[in-house]
Amino acid sequence: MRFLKGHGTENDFVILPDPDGSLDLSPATVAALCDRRAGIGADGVLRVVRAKAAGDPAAEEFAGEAEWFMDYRNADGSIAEMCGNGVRVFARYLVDAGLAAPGEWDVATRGGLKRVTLGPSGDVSVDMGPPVVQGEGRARLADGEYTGLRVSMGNPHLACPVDRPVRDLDLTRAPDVDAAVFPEGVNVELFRTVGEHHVEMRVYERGSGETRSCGTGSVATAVAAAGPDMPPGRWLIDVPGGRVTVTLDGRTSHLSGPAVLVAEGELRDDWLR
Ligand SMILES: N[C@@H](CCC[C@H](N)C(=O)O)C(=O)O
Repeated sequence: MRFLKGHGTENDFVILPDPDGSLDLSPATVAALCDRRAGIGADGVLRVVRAKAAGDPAAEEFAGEAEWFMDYRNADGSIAEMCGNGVRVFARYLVDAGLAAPGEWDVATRGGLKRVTLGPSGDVSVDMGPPVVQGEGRARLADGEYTGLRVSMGNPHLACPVDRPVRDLDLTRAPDVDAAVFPEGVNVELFRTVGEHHVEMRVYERGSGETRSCGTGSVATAVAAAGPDMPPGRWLIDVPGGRVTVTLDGRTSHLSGPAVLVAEGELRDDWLR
């Protein structure tokens, strides 16, 4: 099986090209691939499959509008609706492989159609759609309880302001949340304002643990920092893996940043078995 490794601000992925939908990707295989000691190591897997061949109801719904479907899986093998950094790396792979042209086009995801914009190299931007503000929420972490804003980006987020440098937070333990409020689990972002329209953020992702960046989480953070009315503005989000930009325009949200392909190779059949 062919694979590539890529990342967007160090939110890293194993990319599995599967244009005709012939891979049977079990949660156990995803978890083994993402294992940082016994596998390739990643925060998640991006299966690159033609929408009409994906065998997923979300892909079928959009097969008339998008050629490609991003089948995103978390490191523990669970399925997520959307991945903002993932869709940018996914688009970079398609252009690099000659499977799509630089420019603007839609990618089908479980969270709906996402329009990516990219050149032959460099940063990738994506229209992430309108964030949906859902009110207040709370999470208990190893070093205390945090209150923030619940935001859906297709996937669930809780973005909490903090009043000390985010490097000082203890994210060694999964956030404890009320299952009645977050029945599907939640990605928890902690952010501190460091300048005008500028925050630093760390994230504990559902299904992957602490990661060095999260695209959907960056948009949720910009919304929480801007306030639930979401006044238009351009936000710099500093994450442990670098910097992304989020633009809120009153209608939708855009995420921009680097998307890097690192390596490619062949998985051994005996390891896969
Ligand atoms: N890192 C991603 C989000 C991946 C999915 C998330 N862990 C979930 O389960 O919702 C991003 O860049 O958005």
